[in-house]
Amino acid sequence: MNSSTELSASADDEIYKCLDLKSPKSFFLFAGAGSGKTRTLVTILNKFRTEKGKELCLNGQKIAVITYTNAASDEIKRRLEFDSTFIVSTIHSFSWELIRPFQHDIREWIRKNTKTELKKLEEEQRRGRAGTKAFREREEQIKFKRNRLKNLDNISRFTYNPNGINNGKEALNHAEVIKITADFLSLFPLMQKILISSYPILLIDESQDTKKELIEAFFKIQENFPDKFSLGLFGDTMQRIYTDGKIDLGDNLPKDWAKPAIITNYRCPKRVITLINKIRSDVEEHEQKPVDNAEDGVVRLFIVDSNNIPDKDLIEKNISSLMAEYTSDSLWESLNSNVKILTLEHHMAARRGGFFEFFEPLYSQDKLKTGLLDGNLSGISFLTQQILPLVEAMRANNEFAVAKIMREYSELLDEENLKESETPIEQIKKTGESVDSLLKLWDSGQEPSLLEVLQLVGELNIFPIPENLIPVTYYSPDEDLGDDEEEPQDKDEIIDAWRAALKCPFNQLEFYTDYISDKSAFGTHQGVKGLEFPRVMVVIDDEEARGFMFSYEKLFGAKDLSDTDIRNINEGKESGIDRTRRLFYVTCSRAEKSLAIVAYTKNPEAVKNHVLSEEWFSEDEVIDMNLFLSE
Ligand SMILES: Nc1ncnc2c1ncn2[C@@H]1O[C@H](COP(=O)(O)OP(=O)(O)OP(=O)(O)O)[C@@H](O)[C@H]1O
Repeated sequence: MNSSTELSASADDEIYKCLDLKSPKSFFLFAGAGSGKTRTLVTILNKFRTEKGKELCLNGQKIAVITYTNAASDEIKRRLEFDSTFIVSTIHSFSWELIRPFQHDIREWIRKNTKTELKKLEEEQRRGRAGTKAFREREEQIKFKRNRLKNLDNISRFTYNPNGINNGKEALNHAEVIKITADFLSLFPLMQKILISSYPILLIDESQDTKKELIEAFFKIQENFPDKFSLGLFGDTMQRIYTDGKIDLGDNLPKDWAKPAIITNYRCPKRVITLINKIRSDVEEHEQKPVDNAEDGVVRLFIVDSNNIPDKDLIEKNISSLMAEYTSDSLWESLNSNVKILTLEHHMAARRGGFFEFFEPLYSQDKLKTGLLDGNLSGISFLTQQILPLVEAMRANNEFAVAKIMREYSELLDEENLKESETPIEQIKKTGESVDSLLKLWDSGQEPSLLEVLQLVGELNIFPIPENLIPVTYYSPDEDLGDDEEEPQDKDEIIDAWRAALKCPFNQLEFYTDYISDKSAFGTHQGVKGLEFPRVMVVIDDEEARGFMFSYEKLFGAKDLSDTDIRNINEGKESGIDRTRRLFYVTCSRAEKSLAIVAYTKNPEAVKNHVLSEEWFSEDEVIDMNLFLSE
């Protein structure tokens, strides 16, 4: 056993001792990036299962583990061999399972909460200016809330889907489920007793980003029942990147809590560890050490002057070649397959990944954003699960796959239709001809638009077109749609967005599908939390990101702090710089071998001076790309 493994083993032991059913203890694990928090969690739980699982089971109890994403929950369940000693779920699923039996209390909570919100909105509306967008939106909200109150007593059961869209008058939304759970846990002693008697041990992964209302409720329960309930927090406060986590988590912990720490970083090479230690050192003391046999690793900062409207694709290509040279790792050359490219916003990945024309019109509609990113947007699954696989199978001449998709989704080969048909053989033949006609769109190397493909799919009856895409697929914007009642404003905007998106070349659908299923080379700074990659390129470009939550220009000293930043800093509150620093820590700490940071900036000199004076990089690690490009 080497010295670093011994250190993490002692944290494992300390945590394991807390999971004592007769004398439970709570704990907060202090551990930075790449320190194996998930491995620690799984190791101690597997040990618990072997040694004390039976006892827990005889008491009719389980250990609850809360994860940040469904993917993390599936991974942990798998590593615990789906053992029933544990209930592993996301905070939304866990909360819903706790509150769903209390239908009457949910109704009364909704009634009280809706009345309060309605009162606030009506007050704002009285003061608001008629005709503005905000006024119209409030009007809609008021109408919705009044209706909700009117219908409340007709609802027999509230419903909720933790993983999807919650429509319909019985449905609770995600934020409501969290608030209701936090309120019930804080206010109802019965609810607290149910929690601790069902789950005497509750462990939370990524606790820094777990909803603060709930974390606070769990803290309160732990305080009320210190000898009956163990709350265990895994996570890293430096990696808090969402706004709903508890800001001061880890500070002022109760005296009787255990505070184990892991200082080994098992993921990153030495140079990356010194960089992330430096980034972190401005905020807190937590210096990580590499494993004994860690590689040296390579880090470079490439500064690009964004005043000169740079050709970013070319620059990033050049940077990947330079990295291949600096690292002697030729895989850097194949930027789009062997390097993980992290952009701040999805539209930046869409532009670099070749699916911008499809993505941008839909992404600019607030109502479509979430569904577009998780692939559940109405119309999207039709494109990604029916159209794209059919086209791919056709183009690969895979008749078996074509037949499978057609049998599954096409009315032409629907078993009932075939049975009823007088000429089933003829119908199968016609189906084959339809598929061949569709394939002709790609004749002589052309790339049809997504709209052309959909129109032909509809004309040939290959698949039924989903209802929301019918107006987009069959009518051009100038066509008279008849004198039906006028559609609400937002509906037109959504149809227009789809119209614009479907004009893109078909292959953009492929690139988009790869992106949302995490198969592409691109990811966002926030989306790669918890992941790791051998070669990482972090693209920093505030101007292109168009966001307001993060400012790398300020973090890198290229832009002055605003009055609000200064006020926040003076008052000890969180500033945009703090948020950006943590995000920078997350992105840099994903690298297993080498790391390139590409900073587009309005003030290259200031960035260089700043990073050198902060000792984040040495002089020879900072590359002025403009000097390079003008050579
Ligand atoms: N004790 C260990 N010995 C060897 N390798 C380890 C050990 N613990 C973790 N690792 C490896 O180190 C890497 C980082 O582990 P993991 O992703 O669990 O860290 P983490 O603390 O969750 O990181 P982050 O917070 O940065 O996402 C993984 O590749 C993991 O397999």
